[in-house]
Amino acid sequence: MKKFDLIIIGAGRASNLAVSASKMGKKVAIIEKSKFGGTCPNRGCVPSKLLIGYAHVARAIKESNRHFIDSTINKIDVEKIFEETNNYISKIDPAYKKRFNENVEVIYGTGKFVSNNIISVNGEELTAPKIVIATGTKPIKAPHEKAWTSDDIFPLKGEIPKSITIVGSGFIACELANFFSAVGIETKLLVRSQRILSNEDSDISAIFKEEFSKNVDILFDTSIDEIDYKDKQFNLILINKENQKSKHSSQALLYATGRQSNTDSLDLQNTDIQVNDRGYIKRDEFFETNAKGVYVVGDASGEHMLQHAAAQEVNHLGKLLFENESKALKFKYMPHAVFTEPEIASVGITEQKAKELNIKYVTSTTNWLASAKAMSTRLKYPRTKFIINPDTYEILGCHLIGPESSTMMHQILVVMHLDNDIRHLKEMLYIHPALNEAILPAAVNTVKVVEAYKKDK
Ligand SMILES: Cc1cc2nc3c(=O)[nH]c(=O)nc-3n(C[C@H](O)[C@H](O)[C@H](O)COP(=O)(O)OP(=O)(O)OC[C@H]3O[C@@H](n4cnc5c(N)ncnc54)[C@H](O)[C@@H]3O)c2cc1C
Ligand SMILES: NC(=O)c1ccc[n+]([C@@H]2O[C@H](COP(=O)([O-])OP(=O)(O)OC[C@H]3O[C@@H](n4cnc5c(N)ncnc54)[C@H](O)[C@@H]3O)[C@@H](O)[C@H]2O)c1
Repeated sequence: MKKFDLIIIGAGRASNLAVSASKMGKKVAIIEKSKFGGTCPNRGCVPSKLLIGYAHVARAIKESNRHFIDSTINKIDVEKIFEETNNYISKIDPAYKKRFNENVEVIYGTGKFVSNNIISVNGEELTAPKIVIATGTKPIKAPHEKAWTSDDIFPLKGEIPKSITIVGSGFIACELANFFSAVGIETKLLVRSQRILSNEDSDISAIFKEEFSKNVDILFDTSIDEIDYKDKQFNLILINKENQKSKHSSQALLYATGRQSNTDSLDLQNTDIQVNDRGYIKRDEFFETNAKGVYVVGDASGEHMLQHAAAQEVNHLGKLLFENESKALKFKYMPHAVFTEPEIASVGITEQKAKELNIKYVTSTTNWLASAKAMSTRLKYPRTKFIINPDTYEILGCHLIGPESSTMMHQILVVMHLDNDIRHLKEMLYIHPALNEAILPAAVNTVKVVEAYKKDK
């Protein structure tokens, strides 16, 4: 049996751990069943955001009338867009492997547990005192063999469809519907309820729904009743809440109805490792599973499902295992963004969550029109919503909708990271008239609301 200091199963973010441990002279085996780099650079965050860049330019041209500019798009070379994206993806696996030194054994194959500390891969057995599971997630399977999930478009093989139906209403469905519709592919988004991006604060998702519907053809309260695929086309029977049926056809059908754990590939029944009711691996605050010396990080734990969370966990686990770190990683906040048009960024709790938790809070929602840069976009919908603990001025949640929300949010994250008090955002100096200046009136209003609340008490 081959002996290592560390075995890593899944070479997404955990590739970084192989790099850092091997630099310290540790003997590492890293096992990957697909491509090194994992979901984010191969079929997730990065390629999907590369597509958003094209969508953004196309939309700016289409909407130039808002700035009294009459323009038309002569041609969008969608083939070139996918060629460039596929080209980017093709470089990831070799680039990741180049980062490893001679202490790392790179193994392509599916890692499976034989016992708590023995892994079998390609018929060979390996052991190490430390084993890290970083096996991420996979898309929930589409119900028709010809239908796609996001994995089928990164890289896109074969013909580019002229029309697409997308099922779902989460991050992936919205980001991809935004792209396909912007570049001129006839797109229909099917949402099974009235709500889209339903995990966002409901005030924000309501604005999103109104604005996004102007750009993307969406059918709410609608699902697919029957799927027939013939002559390179999906012929669908759709059904709505009133049980009314209608026909719809498109060349492609994409399901973005969520992701699921990859743990079924690990033979965990041979170990003491336990999974929760959604199939994700249970762990303690030091990332250790029920099997001593076996750790789980990133999406495989089912906790955050975001690249920046996986990256920090992997980094911290490296410190716990090979440096003298003894403290558990505690995320003070977990931000995310939806890279659509409109763009959303969010951190902390929503107002719905605050109600559910029955905690003391105040809110204020402010438009961005006090910023000249924001005004220059000629958009009226952008908003900042704060949810604050009125006793401490602590930011419990902040939700932005508007251009560059993901960038703007970092200013709030810095305050939350250092000394979480909304008054810093009121007192700090802003560059006039930068887009961030839109945060200033939002902070001023919020502090007023907090002070009025205190006075009333
Ligand atoms: C379309 C899309 C867009 C996204 N956009 C964003 C975004 O904008 N921002 C953001 O923060 N997050 C985004 N995410 C989420 C992000 O990609 C994940 O949170 C991140 O990749 C998690 O990293 P990980 O290392 O835990 O898992 P992964 O990157 O999924 O890596 C797990 C690896 O393990 C391998 N594996 C699984 N089982 C085995 C086994 N038994 N043996 C060997 N190998 C195995 C897999 O092949 C995979 O390579 C997006 C995801 C998708 C799908
Ligand atoms: N910008 C980002 O950070 C980003 C972008 C993409 C993905 N991600 C990550 O990837 C994960 C997966 O994204 P996702 O969009 O697939 O999942 P999701 O869980 O965010 O959304 C899935 C959506 O599909 C709907 N749905 C489920 N079953 C359905 C059905 N049978 N018919 C119709 N609708 C159905 C759900 O109501 C939900 O709205 C996210 O949790 C996120 O962490 C992040």
